[in-house]
Amino acid sequence: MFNKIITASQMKLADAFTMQSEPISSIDLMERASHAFVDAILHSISIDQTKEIAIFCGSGNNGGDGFAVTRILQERGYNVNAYLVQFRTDLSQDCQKNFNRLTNVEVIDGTKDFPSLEGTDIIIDAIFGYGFKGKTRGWVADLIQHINELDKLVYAIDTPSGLESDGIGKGQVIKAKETYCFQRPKLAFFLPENGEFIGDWKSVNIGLNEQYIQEIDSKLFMLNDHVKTLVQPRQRQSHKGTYGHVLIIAGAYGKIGASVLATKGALRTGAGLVTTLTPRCGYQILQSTVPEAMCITDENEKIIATPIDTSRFSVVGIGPGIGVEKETKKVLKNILKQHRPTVIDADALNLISSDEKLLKLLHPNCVLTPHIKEFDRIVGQSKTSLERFEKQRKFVEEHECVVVLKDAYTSIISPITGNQYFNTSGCSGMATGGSGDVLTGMITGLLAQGYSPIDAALIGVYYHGVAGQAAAEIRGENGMIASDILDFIRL
Ligand SMILES: NC(=O)C1=CN([C@@H]2O[C@H](COP(=O)(O)OP(=O)(O)OC[C@H]3O[C@@H](n4cnc5c(N)ncnc54)[C@H](OP(=O)(O)O)[C@@H]3O)[C@@H](O)[C@H]2O)[C@@H](O)CC1
Ligand SMILES: [K+]
Repeated sequence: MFNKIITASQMKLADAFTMQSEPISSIDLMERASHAFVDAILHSISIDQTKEIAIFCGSGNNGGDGFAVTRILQERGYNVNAYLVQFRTDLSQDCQKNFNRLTNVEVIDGTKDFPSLEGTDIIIDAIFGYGFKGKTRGWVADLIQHINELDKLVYAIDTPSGLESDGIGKGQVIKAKETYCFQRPKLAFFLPENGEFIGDWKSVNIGLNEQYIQEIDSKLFMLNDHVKTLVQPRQRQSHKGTYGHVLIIAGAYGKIGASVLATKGALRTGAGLVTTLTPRCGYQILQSTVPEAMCITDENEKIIATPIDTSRFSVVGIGPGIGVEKETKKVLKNILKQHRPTVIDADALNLISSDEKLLKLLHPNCVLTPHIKEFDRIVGQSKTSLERFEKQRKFVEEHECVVVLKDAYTSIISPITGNQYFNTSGCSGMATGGSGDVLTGMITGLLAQGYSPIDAALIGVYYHGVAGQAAAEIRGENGMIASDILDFIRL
């Protein structure tokens, strides 16, 4: 099962359940979490013992973690100063206990200047954790602004302070280089608005009861390498007919590259046969760049304008680079009426956004792969990513098809279970032209092999991201191009 993403209040319950069932006292759980944080950060970055570390600790349990981390690092020989950010005078019980175990903690209560931290190299943020609600105010907000303006390396414990675990950052929020969250990332980590606060995140296992967490009522999941379990082994006794026949409909004059990338994407995921329909101008390009695929051409030189009978194909992938001419729209309409499993991308989505009648032709064997702008064109603008996810859910329910909403953390919603999966693979180097065409080909290639629309989407999206990461390892995030993603697909 994919890891569930749970809310702050559900995490609190998981915390309580673990303490009761294991059993473990809250102070011991805090100690375990703090050791796990220290191990994780020291594993991730090498900290010279001469470097000065400042830890800002709040009055709640996140602050308690901060004090415990201070002690653990001091015991290991690091040069650490703790600051109590006393936003309330009564510390939580476990925070108080860990505070008492330290000497020389400087108190910040807004009555005097904030520390200048000139000699400090690293800041650890333990002001607020999942108990934070709303936005920071008054001197606490000023302190967070001050910390951000110091422009030091900031590492956050559990969550950047000032960010609600389940929401979008408002007011002053710590801008962390890395966030080490306990057991599970929070929903906030997947929202594009929060990217500048969270930095890179890592999830640290603190031994909470996994069975309890996985049984919590949540439809949010992380798409991670558990996806491997969905991939079927190829059979020894098989032939190309076993793995389906893909029809890719892509390209127009000046955009034949899109059809090349989508075609290769389908081949690289293991489709048995791939045929690509392009305008006449694409024939030589396709035949010479992808000899493994068959090419059929439209009568038209520059666009795809003639409806095609798809009965000899198992699946269709339509959209990359096809343009939005009215003749091409007729081809799309005709394809949708044939009810074949179909991946709909790029200009095919733009055509749908311009015509309600096309929307009504969507069917449960469709997978839509819009990026945010394409999705907004179909359903209207959203003020926030949370509002857009709500629209994604409604759209999936209404049209009963899978929607892959592409972004840094691509969101995929299944019409059958209502589950929403946030992809965790991939890298910023994939934000480049042609990357989406490769994905369209991959999902189509998987559909051809008999995977359900949701499984094809999950496998395609995850492995597309993994291939992108592998490409970036070799070419760098700036140097990589979409063709490199193809070279690193390993399925
Ligand atoms: N299972 C786990 O994961 C484990 C969790 N652990 C750790 O516990 C952390 C959660 O601790 P927590 O519940 O004490 O919450 P935390 O965020 O430290 O402080 C809440 C305080 O902030 C206050 N406050 C809220 N909003 C505010 C605002 N806008 N402006 C000002 N104040 C505001 C709030 O006030 P109140 O709402 O009570 O009025 C309360 O006083 C968690 O993140 C992790 O680090 C580990 O130790 C062990 C295992
Ligand atoms: K924090």
